[in-house]
Amino acid sequence: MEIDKAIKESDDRRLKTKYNNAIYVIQRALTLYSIEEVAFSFNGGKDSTVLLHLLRAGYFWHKERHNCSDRGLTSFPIHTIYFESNSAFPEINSFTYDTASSYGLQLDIISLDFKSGLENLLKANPIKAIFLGVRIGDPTAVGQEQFSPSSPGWPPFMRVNPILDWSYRDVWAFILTCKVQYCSLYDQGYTSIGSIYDTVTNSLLCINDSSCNKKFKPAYLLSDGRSERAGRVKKLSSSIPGHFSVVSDSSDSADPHKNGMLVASIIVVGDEILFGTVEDQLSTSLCRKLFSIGWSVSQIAIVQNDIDSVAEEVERHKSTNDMVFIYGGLGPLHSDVTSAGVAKAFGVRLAPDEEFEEYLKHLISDYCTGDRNEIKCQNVIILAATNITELDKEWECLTELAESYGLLATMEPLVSKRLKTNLSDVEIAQPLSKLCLEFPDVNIGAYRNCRNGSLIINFEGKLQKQARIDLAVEALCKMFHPRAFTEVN
Ligand SMILES: Cc1cc2nc3c(=O)[nH]c(=O)nc-3n(C[C@H](O)[C@H](O)[C@H](O)COP(=O)(O)O)c2cc1C
Ligand SMILES: Nc1ncnc2c1ncn2[C@@H]1O[C@H](COP(=O)(O)OP(=O)(O)OP(=O)(O)O)[C@@H](O)[C@H]1O
Ligand SMILES: [Mg+2]
Repeated sequence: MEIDKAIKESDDRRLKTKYNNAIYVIQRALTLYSIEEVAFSFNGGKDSTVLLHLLRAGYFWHKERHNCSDRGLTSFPIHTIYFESNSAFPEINSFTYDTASSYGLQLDIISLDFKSGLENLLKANPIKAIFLGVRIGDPTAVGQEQFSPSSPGWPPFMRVNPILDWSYRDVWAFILTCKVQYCSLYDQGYTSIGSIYDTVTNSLLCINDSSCNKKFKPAYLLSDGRSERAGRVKKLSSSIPGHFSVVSDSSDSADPHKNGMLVASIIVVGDEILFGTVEDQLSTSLCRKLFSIGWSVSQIAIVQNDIDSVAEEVERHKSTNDMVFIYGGLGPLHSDVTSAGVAKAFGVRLAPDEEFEEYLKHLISDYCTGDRNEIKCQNVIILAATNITELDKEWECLTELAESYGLLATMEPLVSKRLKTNLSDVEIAQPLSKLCLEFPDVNIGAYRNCRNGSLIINFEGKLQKQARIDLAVEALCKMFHPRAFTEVN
């Protein structure tokens, strides 16, 4: 078995583990179901290409173990189904047909939609289980395990997902290590392939050459697999046929720009803070950092070390804020439940993302404590920092990450001006209210450091609002005598 040999000779330990696990799942399936009862859903995509070779290897080992008569690998006996559609890329079609003939696949071409096609397939064949190249990062993988019955409303069969826990990098490590052929689109800027109507090239692979021609690096050079679906597009609006906007799958949340500002919230987890034995210092520092990049913070919540409390709080925050930061509750005890609480809020199971961890290790190298780093689940970021110094370092990493995603362009710093006054509340209340009405685009607030101390009036807004802030300050000063206010830093 060439594939098996290539993996055994490779020194990629992680790939070996993924390979062995996938082969184990395939062998379990081939033990549970007869060869007539299984099918392979193949569409020429990279994931199903990997699965084809794993199935060939798995079937080979299965035959070896059960002393089956050798039919030779040119006859791959697993019923293979391809849902053909007019909206498929021609390259995908031709790769699928070429591969089918190279490996002797019994290709059943279905020209119906998935559900009706599967219904007919199950009526005409004794099929009970279908192998799919679904991976954990796919939107359709949510809630799936390696063996998952088809969803309610779908014809009844077992979905078998041998590469569910494989990452984008694992898929390419396999393809390159085993030197198997893959569809040419993956050398032309595509990283995940749907239909011609919803798939464009992934701009993260684009290299602009001197003649302004667009050139692309091959898909295996995409540095961060989490952007695999960046070339999957969504219809902007049904009223503009043919127009698409590129959106990531996780960006379906509510309006991200409230008053032109991005809004974050902070959840602190820890019984110790609620007992009063430990003081939370991180939230103030985090607010300051967010403020410095132009974000506003909507709220800070402190919750108990309890999965449901964390999950409920995350659920409340994630839909109303652009970003939610959560920390605390990450220790070694059973009571440290932050990650489990976040997973529960998203209805997903906890699965370690070794690739992301490696990437972070690479970014933070010396500062890496080894076992725990920040984890992101859609718009919720779990921070591992336990003190201000660690938070500073983690923040540096996060901004580096944001920069690599081109997000820093949206990070516009806020500016502020503060005036100190000994005017009484009675004197200043009305003029300040009037000022707020005149300058709705500037955040105006007031506070005291002690009950009898001076009043500090704070004016803040985006950098582009500097002139408006100055105008508001000037307007307030004009309402009183010249020395009523002094500016403070
Ligand atoms: C063989 C097969 C079985 C499927 N079974 C289910 C299912 O049980 N439940 C479901 O919601 N979708 C099912 N689907 C649809 C897929 O989840 C998904 O919509 C499809 O593969 C398109 O994925 P894409 O958007 O990444 O291109 C199935 C698809 C295939 C090919
Ligand atoms: N038209 C289809 N015909 C048969 N199987 C399909 C079809 N579309 C999807 N599948 C099944 O669903 C799996 C997941 O599809 P998905 O698009 O995520 O992966 P892929 O096509 O293999 O790779 P890529 O993510 O690069 O597009 C496929 O591996 C295949 O098993
Ligand atoms: Mg695909």
